[in-house]
Amino acid sequence: MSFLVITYICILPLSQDIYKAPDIPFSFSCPSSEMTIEDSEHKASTTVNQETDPITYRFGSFEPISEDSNPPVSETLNNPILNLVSTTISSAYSIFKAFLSGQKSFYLFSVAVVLLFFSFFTDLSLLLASFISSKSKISPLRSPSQKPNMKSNSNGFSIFNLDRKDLIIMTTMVIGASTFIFRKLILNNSKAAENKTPAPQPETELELESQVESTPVIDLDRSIPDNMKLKNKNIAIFYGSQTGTAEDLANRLSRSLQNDFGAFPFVIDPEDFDVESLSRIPSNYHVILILSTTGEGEPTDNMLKWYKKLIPTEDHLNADFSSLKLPNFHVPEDLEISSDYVFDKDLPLKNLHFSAFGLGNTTYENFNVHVKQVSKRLVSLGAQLIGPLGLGDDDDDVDYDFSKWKDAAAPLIAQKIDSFTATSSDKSFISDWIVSEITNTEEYDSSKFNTLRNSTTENESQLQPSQINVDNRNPWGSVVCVAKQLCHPENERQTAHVEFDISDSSISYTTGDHVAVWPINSDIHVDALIQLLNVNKDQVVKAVPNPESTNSNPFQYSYSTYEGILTHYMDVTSTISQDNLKQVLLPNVSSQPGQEFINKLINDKSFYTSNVTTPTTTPAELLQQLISIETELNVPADKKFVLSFDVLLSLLPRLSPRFYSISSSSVESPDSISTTVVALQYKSTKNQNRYGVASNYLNAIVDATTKKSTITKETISSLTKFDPPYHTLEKVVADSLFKKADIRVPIFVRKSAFKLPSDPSIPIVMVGPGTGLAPFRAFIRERAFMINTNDEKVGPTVLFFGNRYESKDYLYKEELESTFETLSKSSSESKLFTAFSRDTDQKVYVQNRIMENSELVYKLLFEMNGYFYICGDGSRMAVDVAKALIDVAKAHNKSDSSPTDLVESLKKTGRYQEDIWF
Ligand SMILES: Cc1cc2nc3c(=O)[nH]c(=O)nc-3n(C[C@H](O)[C@H](O)[C@H](O)COP(=O)(O)O)c2cc1C
Repeated sequence: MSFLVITYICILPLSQDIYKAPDIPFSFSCPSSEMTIEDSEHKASTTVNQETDPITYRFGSFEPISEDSNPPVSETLNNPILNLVSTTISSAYSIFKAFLSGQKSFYLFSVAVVLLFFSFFTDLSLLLASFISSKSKISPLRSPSQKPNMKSNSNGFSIFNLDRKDLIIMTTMVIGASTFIFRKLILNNSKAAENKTPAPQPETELELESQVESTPVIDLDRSIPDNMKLKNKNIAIFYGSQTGTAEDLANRLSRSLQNDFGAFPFVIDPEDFDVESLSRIPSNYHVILILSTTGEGEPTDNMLKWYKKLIPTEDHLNADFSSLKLPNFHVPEDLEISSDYVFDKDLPLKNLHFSAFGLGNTTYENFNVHVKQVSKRLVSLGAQLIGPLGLGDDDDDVDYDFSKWKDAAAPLIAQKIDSFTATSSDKSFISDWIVSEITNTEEYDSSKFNTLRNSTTENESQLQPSQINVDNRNPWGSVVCVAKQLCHPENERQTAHVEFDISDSSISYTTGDHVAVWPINSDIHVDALIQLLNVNKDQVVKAVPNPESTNSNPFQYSYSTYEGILTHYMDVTSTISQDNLKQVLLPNVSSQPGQEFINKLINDKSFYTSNVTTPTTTPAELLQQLISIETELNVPADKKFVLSFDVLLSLLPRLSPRFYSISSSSVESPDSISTTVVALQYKSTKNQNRYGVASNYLNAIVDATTKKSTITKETISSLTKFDPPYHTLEKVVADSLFKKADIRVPIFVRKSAFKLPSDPSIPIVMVGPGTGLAPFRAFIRERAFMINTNDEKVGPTVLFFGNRYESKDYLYKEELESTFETLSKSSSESKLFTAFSRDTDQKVYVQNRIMENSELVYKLLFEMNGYFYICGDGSRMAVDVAKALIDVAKAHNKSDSSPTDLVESLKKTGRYQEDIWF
């Protein structure tokens, strides 16, 4: 009895600290001293220490590995009461463990707690009864010598001679055991009820994953050599791409290797293949990596899994490869690809031959580190790098860097795979898509039109929205719940505040993250191409990947319309590359003047630059130039260039998402994500208007929703094009207005390392002019929310914001000022400083305001160990602000360190964070 009481008292306090692992011993087999698991509900990473939290988790699950993970129960517990006690403990523990594994299955835990309380108080009352009955010589408990019989006992509570306490304990036990057995079902339901089922999200933090598999299981669909063999390919080109550039280069390289060298390449996404299968690639095959660096020297989302397996440490840029755990490389027993294959377990990639080109930007501190690290790691595992390691610089001319690298590497690659140089007759054009017009409308499912999701809708239709996985390949069509203009209508640049509802999706985010937004193209560009194609834009077409093509697939669904494909999937504004002019357009131009024009663009760099790059000539404009030349020079009709849809699809890269800093706080607004986006527009060197695709789309949504109530079907056609004339209102409101649906925009969240200090009392200094304000709006709202709701002690919070005119583009003016009123209640040093550059004769910028308030900045950063944040333009603003900070240190330095060292120490300790763009 007292054991029961003690047990209950021991178990109950656990409920007050629900995130602590139980102190009950488990089997443990984590190979490293620390492993990181992801809190699947909050997406925050939690470090589990081997010594303190000895639990082994299976990959992707929160179940301890041990089959029998109940606490050990002694074999000698034959006494029925003790058995009941032990079973009760294990049931209680099972419930508790199910609770832990489900994160917040509050209902489940409540059941356990109520039952335990009930049981505990019953015990107490029985004790009391025992005490009373001892007076009258009647024991409420059976004596050990009593034999169970089938009749009712004296108090009538049990047919097995059990008393009321036994019944309660047994009920607890049965409920506990059933809960444990059916825990998955229960947890799934409770998560669905919470409307937030955690679905796998793209992981962007470099967390160390534990690798518990001991024998590699080869999944042939995900094995690189098996796919190469099956598809008759000898070069696998992988791309690590965040915004599509690397993917485009990979496609261009592939065409060139096929056309110019007679090779058999194919372009593939590392996400679809297992890095462990690299060890089974024989030396007569070749691997090419085209990898961009993103974030602060990080891999792109689609390279993350490979990277975490190749370099499994958080300090990945300074990793000592010799001490790293190896991926579970496949052993090539069953592979009959090459007879000269020798497997060396110390150098598992000895047979692998690869080439690599990186995309980066020299203005970033970690220039091209991703491709450098991956290449070094592969070499450390025995792989051989063929040709130079190419390093493209986005700040200069990536295309030039790429073609220089290609000229050096491609012949070596061709030689290695025993390829031959193709003759001109081999250089035929192979389209990426086979397109056919569909007349029988019953053949297609219109619900699949214009969706960017890759997952099969059949499976997804069984799921709740909150259970559907969202990632970079499967964005979520979120409803726009708020859209408003932040600037004065007369301001030359419009800035939109657009909020996306994520309440019924599996998306979650933390303050400081980025959101990827898929725009739709303006019908100005789409219409121009439709005219060149000379087709009915609403014609339903079927586009299936050409099995002969070497390129990656831009979209999943085969049915759409001409307009649908060009609006939602293809990049119709970026300039056509010289590679594509050569590989795609030239083979389809038969007139001599046409060929001369294209050849000049291909071979004369300055002609290409002045005609295409500098004026940012759109594909439609360039194709129109070609047609005009042919018309002017009287090319006969049968020789004239006719644009076909499959040629066009092969010429254009796919439409990529744009990333924006999230301007809402996840603590304050977990169910919505907001963005703050300035509409990008400029004049080309040929004086044409140019508009940023996504930023103008989001601004058009604001305009559309503002005017929505006054738009009718009759008036919509009379509405002129949106000013700036980019997206038409028809396009944006059409769905919402006529199909009575909301405006939905495909999005997904990318985690970022740009984060507030976990302790809100730590001072922060933020510099965010223009839309660089976005993440800081989230930061200050979160801190003010903490004061308002929890009365938390929030430290000094300083923001430097700037724009052009106070009267026209002071973004979130009232909101910022009232938020700072709240912040200053907690700290009198919390201040908002503004700089409006065009309001005064002499221009004032944020760096001037920093210098004017240098004493405060110095105190918060260098005396109170605060955090410093910059967000916005990286090419000039971030550089000037960095210089200003050194000047601040110079002006007030009381320490022995130099001003530069002081700023460096901020960087080294993670207290200098940048979220910048170029
Ligand atoms: C948010 C962001 C972060 C970046 N971080 C780095 C970096 O740390 N180092 C680097 O060399 N380049 C960096 N870059 C530059 C990209 O690598 C470069 O723009 C590249 O062309 C993008 O290729 P993608 O379109 O295939 O993703 C960054 C670009 C962006 C947009």
